[in-house]
Amino acid sequence: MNVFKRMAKQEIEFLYDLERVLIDRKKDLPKGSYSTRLFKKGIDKIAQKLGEEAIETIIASKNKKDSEVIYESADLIYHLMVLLVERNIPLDSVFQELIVRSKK
Ligand SMILES: N=c1c2ncn([C@@H]3O[C@H](COP(=O)(O)OP(=O)(O)OP(=O)(O)O)[C@@H](O)[C@H]3O)c2ncn1[C@@H]1O[C@H](COP(=O)(O)O)[C@@H](O)[C@H]1O
Repeated sequence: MNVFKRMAKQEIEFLYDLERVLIDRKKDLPKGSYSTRLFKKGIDKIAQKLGEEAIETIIASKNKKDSEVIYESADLIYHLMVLLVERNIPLDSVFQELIVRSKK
């Protein structure tokens, strides 16, 4: 396995850690947590936030600064993760779908 593949593996691992944190937030609803706020508001608010972050990513992509695209993409991925957890859809299912597509 080359060094980039090893790094990518660590980063994917991080997404699974975030998924576990979000599942806990949804269950425990700790005070002071932004994710708690979203889970308490429910799917409409979560979907709305995902849409906003998608638009912000699109706007950032029109600018020259890569840092803005990276920042907005991170917001987008986080809100997508919250939406998946709200719907009880494991991250694994999304990766499996991508793997199936890669074999076509
Ligand atoms: N990765 C993230 C993450 N990315 C973005 N955000 C939040 O997403 C929000 C996006 O900013 P906006 O201005 O669009 O939203 P806002 O004005 O704060 O909120 P709204 O009133 O619009 O709903 C910010 O408040 C960010 O803090 C995140 N909040 C939490 N996480 C991770 O989620 C985990 C749990 O965090 P908590 O739930 O805060 O404990 C931790 O590992 C965090 O690192």
